[in-house]
Amino acid sequence: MTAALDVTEVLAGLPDWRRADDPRPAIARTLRFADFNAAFGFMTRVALLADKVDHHPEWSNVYNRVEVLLTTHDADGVTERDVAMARFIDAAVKGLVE
Ligand SMILES: C[C@H](O)[C@H](O)[C@H]1CNC2=NC(N)=NC(=O)C2=N1
Repeated sequence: MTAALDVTEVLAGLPDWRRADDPRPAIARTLRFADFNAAFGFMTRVALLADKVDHHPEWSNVYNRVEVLLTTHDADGVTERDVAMARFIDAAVKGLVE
């Protein structure tokens, strides 16, 4: 199991992410795409990775908006697995969101 990291330190390296409004230690990012097709295409790409690495985002989608929350349930905190997922998401949305 990976150890929980300090959320403030994690956020220092992820400028597009914020502390989640959640009782658990977690990070969040809101993404706005051109339309539903772009949003769902993004979710599909992330879902394929999540399944492969067995680490799953908590998220919701309304039309072109996707709310993502990352935390590691097994560690009760934010770990390197969340940082890796956040970096993958940041790369996947580059040029697709403002
Ligand atoms: C049994 C399975 O490997 C675990 O429940 C995995 C699945 N996906 C997971 N996803 C997230 N975000 N945190 C976890 O701790 C986690 N654990």
